[in-house]
Amino acid sequence: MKRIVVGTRKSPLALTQTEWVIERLKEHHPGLEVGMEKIVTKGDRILDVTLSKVGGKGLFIKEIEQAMYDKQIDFAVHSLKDMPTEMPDGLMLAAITEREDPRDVVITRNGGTFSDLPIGAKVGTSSLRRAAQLCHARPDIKIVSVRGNINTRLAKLEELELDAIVLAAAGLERMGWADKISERLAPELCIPAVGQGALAIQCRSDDQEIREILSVLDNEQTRRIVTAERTVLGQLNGGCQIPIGAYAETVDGELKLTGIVGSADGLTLLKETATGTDPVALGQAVAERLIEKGAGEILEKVREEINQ
Ligand SMILES: NCc1[nH]cc(CCC(=O)O)c1CC(=O)O
Repeated sequence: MKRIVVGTRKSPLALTQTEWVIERLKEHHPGLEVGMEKIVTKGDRILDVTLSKVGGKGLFIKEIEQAMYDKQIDFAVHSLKDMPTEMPDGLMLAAITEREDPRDVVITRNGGTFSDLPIGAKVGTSSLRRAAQLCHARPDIKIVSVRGNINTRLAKLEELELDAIVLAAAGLERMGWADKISERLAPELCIPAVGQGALAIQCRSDDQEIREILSVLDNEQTRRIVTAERTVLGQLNGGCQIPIGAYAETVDGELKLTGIVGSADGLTLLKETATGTDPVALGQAVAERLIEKGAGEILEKVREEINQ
């Protein structure tokens, strides 16, 4: 009997995701035993600061990657959207799982939709990407920063007397809380985070046996889609703390990719869409067009503000 060890953050969502992965692995590999190592990351420790100000890419994954180097764990389960586009030497994504609903959602206090929110409504999110797009659609709303895991943020809806909070559909669904969703936001209104809704299964590149075990989790279609999205992010040198979004889907056998770059106040919002078959070429094309429109200057300004 083979025993392998997975590393995970210990937030309720991370644990739920990791347990889901363990179940799938056991289905495919009868007799396999999977131990779980819970690891606290910098992103989990620093909860009192807006995410974009904590700084640094890979806030939620560095300690877990170190545990893989140290062979305390054999592989790790992450939310793909928390993964920087560059992979550290010696590590790889052995699998990208089938994507859940990639959309953002609003949970409103009165159960209404986003467009029903009263003038000047207080909306909780610490994502600059969400803030930029929602303020662009509704310049009157006030963004309130809310950090912490899903449970904490749900509680803040009441505690801070917010009118709405914005979360990822996938996280709520995995937790069994889809019934709390007031509205799933169409990508036309809010382009999701790169890779949102997919899980990244990471291991050491030289560990052939683990790679083979994990390969059953890979979904080819999702990999193509998120490769296009992640190419945009990589070309714009972004991380999850920067107002960048990209969303790809398959339309008539082709990939359709939309990328956005915004200023945090929503005053500027650049958006470009293109279709194609090669995910990397498509991602590059969309990024290039965004840069032509001035994405570089917007992002530079945002980075300066963050570093103040
Ligand atoms: N930023 C934290 C985070 N990382 C992944 C998810 C949701 C699950 C996913 O996108 O796969 C969330 C919570 C959220 O944004 O609401």
